[in-house]
Amino acid sequence: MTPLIECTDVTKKFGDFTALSQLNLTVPPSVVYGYLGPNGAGKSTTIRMLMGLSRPTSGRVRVFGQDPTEPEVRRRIGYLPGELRLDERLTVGQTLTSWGRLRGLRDTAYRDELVQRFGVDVSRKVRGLSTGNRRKVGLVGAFMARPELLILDEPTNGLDPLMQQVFLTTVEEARDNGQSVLLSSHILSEVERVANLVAVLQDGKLAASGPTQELRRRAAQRFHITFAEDEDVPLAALAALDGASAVERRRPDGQEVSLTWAGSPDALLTFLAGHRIRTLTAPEPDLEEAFLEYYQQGVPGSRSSTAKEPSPAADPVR
Ligand SMILES: Nc1ncnc2c1ncn2[C@@H]1O[C@H](COP(=O)(O)OP(=O)(O)OP(=O)(O)O)[C@@H](O)[C@H]1O
Repeated sequence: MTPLIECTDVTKKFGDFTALSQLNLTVPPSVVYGYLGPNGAGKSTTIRMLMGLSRPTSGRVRVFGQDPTEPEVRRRIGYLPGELRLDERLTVGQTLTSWGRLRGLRDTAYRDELVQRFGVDVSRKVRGLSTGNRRKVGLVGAFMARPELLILDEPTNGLDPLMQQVFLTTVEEARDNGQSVLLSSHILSEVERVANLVAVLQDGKLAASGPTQELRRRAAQRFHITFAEDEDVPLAALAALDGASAVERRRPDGQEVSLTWAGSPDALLTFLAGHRIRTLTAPEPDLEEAFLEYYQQGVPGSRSSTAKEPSPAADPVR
């Protein structure tokens, strides 16, 4: 089956600055694809190329197997730009009607349902709408024609938590209906619930990509270990283990240590078997924390393995 989106070795330069480097990305049908990265990573640059609004410096971008500058490709996509420009003179209703006309929208029942769901007031003038309300109008416009592909640049920007939930439910519905959604965000937890696939972009390069569950499994794991009262806490030895990072004693004289572990925990468990421990807990890895490793360190586990004693002046309970 032809992928809906295919980027092959895509590089985008602005003068001497490389905004995207050798990007490879494939979005199959009926998925939600989370396109993640911190500010300035290159997400909007990618999206603008997918919409045919800019061209790659090198490499190939295909949407529905075609060049995205083809007008026919554009018509098949529901697009929410990062910065939505609206005609300030129109009402919200007139705006949606004019978009609908452009798309040849006949069945307006779903549009009306979305208007209700997002709490959009169609009688209001666009001028004077808040950022969040503009975003909601843009979302109704993107979803209303049930396009095969939705490309949404930072869709949850400015939405309150309730509207974020409404948005995520609408995304899930679209996927269940066989549509695909590519959505960019710099907040992983927003995307995690709905995304089947995620890609993490950092400084214009893919730091990680794959099924969300798999990335979760690969994510660095935090462990909390409490050693027995009369056991010397082997802080330096723990920090020296290959895979350990951010090794911290929770209290200056306490027996509790926490650390981040990358990869299979076999070696950690073997090490701990030689010590007397009271408790070992491993909270569900927080993907956000794991991706921060990508953002900050490049690859999980690459963080330097130094042991940290808490400063005696610091609040001992963290
Ligand atoms: N037209 C342009 N000319 C020069 N540099 C640009 C241009 N567009 C983007 N850039 C630069 O390319 C980099 C990537 O920008 P981009 O907008 O794609 O990031 P982003 O991941 O979407 O970030 P954000 O979450 O802040 O929107 C940034 O350093 C930005 O300053």
